[in-house]
Amino acid sequence: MPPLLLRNRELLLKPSLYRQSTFRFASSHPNFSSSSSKKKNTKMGDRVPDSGRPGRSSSARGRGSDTLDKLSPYRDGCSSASPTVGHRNKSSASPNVGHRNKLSPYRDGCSSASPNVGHRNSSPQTDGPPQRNSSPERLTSSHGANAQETCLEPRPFDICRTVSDGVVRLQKSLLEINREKKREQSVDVHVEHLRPGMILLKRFISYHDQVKIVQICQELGIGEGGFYRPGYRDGAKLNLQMMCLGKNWDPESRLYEDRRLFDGAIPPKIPDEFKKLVEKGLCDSHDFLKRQKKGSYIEELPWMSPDICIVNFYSNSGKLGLHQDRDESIESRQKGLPVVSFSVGDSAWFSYGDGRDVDKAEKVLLESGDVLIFGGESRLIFHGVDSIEPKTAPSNLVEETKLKPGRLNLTFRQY
Ligand SMILES: O=C(O)CCC(=O)C(=O)O
Ligand SMILES: [Fe+2]
Repeated sequence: MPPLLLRNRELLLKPSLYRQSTFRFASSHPNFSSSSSKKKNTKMGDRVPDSGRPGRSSSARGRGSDTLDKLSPYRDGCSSASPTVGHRNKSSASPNVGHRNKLSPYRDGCSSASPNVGHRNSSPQTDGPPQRNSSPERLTSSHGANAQETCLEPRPFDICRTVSDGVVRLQKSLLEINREKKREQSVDVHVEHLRPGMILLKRFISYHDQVKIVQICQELGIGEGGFYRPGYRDGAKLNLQMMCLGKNWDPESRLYEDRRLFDGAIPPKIPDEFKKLVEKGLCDSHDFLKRQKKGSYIEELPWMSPDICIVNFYSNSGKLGLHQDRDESIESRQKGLPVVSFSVGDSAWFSYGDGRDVDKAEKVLLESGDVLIFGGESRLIFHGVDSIEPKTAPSNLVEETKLKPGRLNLTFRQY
């Protein structure tokens, strides 16, 4: 391990004096309050294998003020005249076509060229990688000696419900509607300083921006390079659906690459709107740290410009084992360039600590609209998602976007 990393790890072992230090952005009147969303050392349940996954101004302060209003064409190869989803999937000119059928061990579902007979029967909706077709299609494939197989081509994973899901929703009470309206309009961003280099911006992403995030991720997720259920080298599957933006992270090789190995898809670009929100989160965190006057804010939390975003969708049984995010470049890790994480949908219990010991990990509840940042000497903390709290997503968000039960998480990094 390089000496600097060792030093970081040693520093991580210092007791945190920072936990009670919170700060509220209420328009321009900051005040202090204590953390309420955190509990300690609850034992974690069964985990998926550790992934080893990597393991400016104060006027911008306050709630993310609907930064995502203007949707831009966010995918490579989209002409300015045709930013629509419909065009994105017309892949006749796509360089990916030739690669699409090279299946990886972690690809479930069928393809006409599929050599993976063993995986064929997994649920296409939950396990399959995205395909170009939006509806399932019967395919006949030949696997080995005279084996003739017919199966359904997996549909791309859609984080939102379709009408045919047939979910009947009950009428909301007036009280519920008013509470939600209040929540939507709230500008009560609240900052928690969890430990050196680790900041939680509660309720940072406005309701409007949360809706946009879901909509954009839904569109990207059903297109080329969209959601699939990844697995590790040993064949174990992650308990989530994943899509990468900017660069592809491969859990098997633990490398970042320009194309996805199993289907050759080029990851969509990170939408500029997402980058703006990341920038704003870092600015507001710096403003907070400046007010603390505990040392150099830029040393505690270095600046970063994301070129990678890993989008995870956890169903209610989803989880992610304790791991470090350390597959980014050595420079990025040594400089402590932060990971910035957005949470949307159902809440999650997030664990973090200095080692792999789940019992010693701290726990914090990440709710819809929260932004968690860990950089500097916290860059290499062990962290993971213990559990998802069902039915905790804002019901107006679920209603408006048709987001499926579960949690959307976006982690931004600089390679
Ligand atoms: O879902 C989360 O909050 C954490 C995700 C994460 O750690 C990762 O994608 O590396
Ligand atoms: Fe991570």
